Order: sequence, then C-alpha cells, then structure tokens
Amino acid sequence: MTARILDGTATAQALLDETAERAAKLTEQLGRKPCLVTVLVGEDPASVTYVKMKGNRARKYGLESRRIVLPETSTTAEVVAQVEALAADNTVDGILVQHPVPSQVDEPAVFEAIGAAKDVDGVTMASFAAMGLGRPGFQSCTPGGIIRLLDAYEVPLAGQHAVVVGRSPILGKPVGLLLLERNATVTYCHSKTRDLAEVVKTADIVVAAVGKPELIRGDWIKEGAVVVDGGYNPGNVGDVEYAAAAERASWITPVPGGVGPMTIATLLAQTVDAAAARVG
Ligand SMILES: NC(=O)C1=CN([C@@H]2O[C@H](COP(=O)(O)OP(=O)(O)OC[C@H]3O[C@@H](n4cnc5c(N)ncnc54)[C@H](OP(=O)(O)O)[C@@H]3O)[C@@H](O)[C@H]2O)C=CC1
Ligand SMILES: Nc1nc(=O)c2c([nH]1)NC[C@@H]1CN(c3ccc(C(=O)N[C@@H](CCC(=O)O)C(=O)O)cc3)C=[N+]21
Repeated sequence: MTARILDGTATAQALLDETAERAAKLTEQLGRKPCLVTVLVGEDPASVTYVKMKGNRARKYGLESRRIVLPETSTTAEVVAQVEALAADNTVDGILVQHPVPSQVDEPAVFEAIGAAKDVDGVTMASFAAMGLGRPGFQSCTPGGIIRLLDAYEVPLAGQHAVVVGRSPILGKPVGLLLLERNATVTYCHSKTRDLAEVVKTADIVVAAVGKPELIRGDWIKEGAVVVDGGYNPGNVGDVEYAAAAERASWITPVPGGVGPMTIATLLAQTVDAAAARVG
C-alpha cells in the first residue's frame, strides 16, 4: 500500500479562510481586531521562529498580534505578573506562552495565569479538564489540529486502536484524551515503555509526539494504519521514518505540511472564538 497524504497545509487554509471571515465581522462589532498576544521568555532561536510565524499568520488573516519578549533570566513571579496583566487587559482576547520556558520558571504556574477565558492555546488545567471530560473549552492547539485534520479526511476513529507515543502536557497527553472522547481505544507510550516497537505494531492509528527524529521506524507500521507525525525536529524531520512508513500506511501526515499548519490555524480559530465570547 502507498499512503495517501493528510494535507495539513490545504486543510489549514480552509480553516484560516473561515477564521478571517469571522475576524472581519467581529472587528466591526468590537471596534478593534481580535487580538492574540504571544509571550516568549528568552531567545531560543527555534522558539523565536515559531512565535514570529504565529504572529505573521495572525496578521495575514485579520487578527492583531502583539509579541512580548521577556529576558532569559526572568523569575516565575515576573512572568506570572506579565501574564496576569494581559489576562486583565480588555484589549487582549487570547494569550499564548511559548513552551518551553527557561528551567527556573515554573511553566504550569505561568500557564495558569492565562486563565480559562483567554487560553486559546489550551494549556490551563481548566482546558485540560474540559478536554478530558468532553466539555466545551479550548483545545490544546496541536491535538485539536490533529483531530480536525483526521476529520477533514473522514478517517474513522471510533473503535480504532490509537497508540500515542509521548505524554507531554501540550501534545501527547491531550491528544490521547481527544481520541478517547472520539471512542478510540487509546494506548500511551513514553520513555519507560517496554518494547515500543511491539506496541506500535498493534496500532490502527499512530500519533508520534516525542521529538526524536525518525524514532518510529517504517517497519513498525501495521499495513493500512494511519500515521500522524506530530514531531517537528531541526531540519524539518518528523518523529517517523517517513518514506518507509508511507509504503505501509493508508494515510500519513508529511513534515512539513502536516500537523504544523493545523496547529497555527487552530490557534487563530480559537482566538476568534475567544473574541466572539467577549461580544456575547
Ligand atoms: N507541530 C506542532 O505544532 C508541534 C510540534 N511539537 C513537536 O512534537 C515533538 C514533541 O514535543 P513535546 O510533546 O513538547 O515534547 P516533550 O519533550 O515535552 O515530550 C516528549 C515525550 O516523548 C517521550 N519520549 C522520549 N523519548 C522516548 C522514547 N525513546 N520512547 C518513547 N517515548 C519517548 C517522553 O517520555 P517521558 O514522559 O517518559 O519523559 C515525553 O512524554 C517535538 O518534536 C516538538 O517539536 C510540539 C508541539 C507542537
Ligand atoms: N505553548 C506552545 N504552544 C505551541 O503550539 C507550541 C509551543 N508552545 N512551543 C513550540 C511548538 C512548536 N509549534 C509549531 C507550530 C507550527 C509549526 C509549523 O507550522 N510548521 C510548518 C513549517 C514552517 C516552516 O518551517 O517554514 C509545517 O510543519 O509545515 C511548527 C511547530 C508549536 N508549538
């Protein structure tokens, strides 16, 4: 079998166009554009690039984007104070704190300061609980984008064995929750998993969320399985050995052009949702 492509660029475009239309209508109602603020602590070059990409795309589709950069040496209290100020600012609809923050900063504490109403990146405990309980709320952007992409191609989820490799708070863990909510049978793997290959070989759907280039080998992929590569490593390499996996999979996400564009489109769509909630 040769896999068909889950085209994240094309699917994201449709969502961005719809988001731009909603943003334009809201701009009239609010008297200002829906506004996303990104907070970057430090100057990690990869993070600088992602944050710029998010800001540029926001502006291109009719949102306002502001960027706050705090010094690498910031304390938890300083970052929390900045995020709390944004949470209290009526001209701000959504807040994204770029992960990871420097190690001296308590990242979960900073995420909590965003508050549920402006958590368009889906990183607060309230958003996580809503995902786990199937209640309304903002989804983690990458997991939400992955589900939207699978839905766009009508990939069946109910009853399928989904194996998620990785359990980080912004990607692995929440994507498993969303798949469970859609009635997949979910297995999580992580760094302590014994015999990763054997588990992945039983998957109908594999979600790679590790951050290790080509960790998931092509010959682990069951014939006809669906492969979602959330990995985004330097040099545009995913967590899956792409060419070999594509020979066996029924569907596969490319890197780039798969999960990445869906993440940003979901972020912008949720920012417009947050702005719309303020209009009431
Ligand atoms: N395209 C996008 O929009 C996004 C892409 N990413 C990409 O996704 C990848 C993962 O990111 P993130 O979730 O933040 O990463 P983290 O480093 O936070 O988490 C990595 C996870 O992988 C697990 N892991 C590490 N080594 C192994 C191994 N050998 N076998 C099995 N599991 C292992 C870890 O297990 P343990 O918990 O036991 O330590 C951990 O749960 C990165 O490439 C990142 O760039 C991330 C966010 C958004
Ligand atoms: N709080 C938080 N939320 C995040 O969502 C978050 C984060 N922190 N930290 C870092 C990761 C990384 N990330 C990416 C988003 C889009 C692309 C993307 O669009 N990539 C393009 C390629 C772009 C290019 O390289 O030109 C693609 O895959 O096609 C990549 C990576 C979000 N992250």
